[in-house]
Amino acid sequence: MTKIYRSGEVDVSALSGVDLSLERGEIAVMLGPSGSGKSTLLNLIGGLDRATSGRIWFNGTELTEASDRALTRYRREHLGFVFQFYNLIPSLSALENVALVTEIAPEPMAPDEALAMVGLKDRMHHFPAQLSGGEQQRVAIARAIAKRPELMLCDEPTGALDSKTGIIVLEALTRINRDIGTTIAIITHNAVIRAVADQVFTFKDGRIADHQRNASRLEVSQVSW
Ligand SMILES: Nc1ncnc2c1ncn2[C@@H]1O[C@H](COP(=O)(O)OP(=O)(O)OP(=O)(O)O)[C@@H](O)[C@H]1O
Repeated sequence: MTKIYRSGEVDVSALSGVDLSLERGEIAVMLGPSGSGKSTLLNLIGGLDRATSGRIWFNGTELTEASDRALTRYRREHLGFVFQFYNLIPSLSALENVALVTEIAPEPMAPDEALAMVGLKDRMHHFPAQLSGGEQQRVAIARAIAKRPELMLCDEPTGALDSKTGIIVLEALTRINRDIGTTIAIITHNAVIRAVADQVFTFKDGRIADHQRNASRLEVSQVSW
């Protein structure tokens, strides 16, 4: 994949010939300095933006040929997104925030089941302002998993959290991978997270500077933070 952003006279080369494969049921971690192209990559895989050149497939369907309408359906039916900031609706409870998504998904979990998976069943009637940052991020994760996505794309999910809270959020993500087999891609600046991944991609200047496959994965509790 190549992605060039054109703004006025200036061309910014965000990705320059990146070639990778995410395997079903795996966890992939994307590392690299600010501006190295990680978010651009996730946006292309997530059908939120279009590659300048190159081809992308999801389960054998070519996304780079899909219409906008087909990309919307792809995002809705197959993907869950988690961002650094939780994007919860402040006037809705945790349960209602999750239910917003389950109402438009084909075979969703019950919203309270999704909240139970991230350890927040007893907080489901609380509003975002009554929850800590880590709890709000877990609501955002529950919202993403409630539609049983095949792939979760997480852009710095622990970026706004202290390390202890980040660990709890990471545990929620790895539990979902283990329990329902969701493939997960995580962008992070925290290099120790690499130990919980199957594949680790390190980006530099819009390219993959390093790619490693871990022979075995550590549990979040086994990582020294
Ligand atoms: N919409 C855009 N228009 C113009 N340039 C962009 C746009 N989005 C990203 N870029 C540029 O593309 C390059 C890659 O950005 P990207 O956000 O993918 O990096 P990143 O590795 O995710 O960085 P960070 O860790 O800071 O989030 C940067 O030089 C950035 O300024």
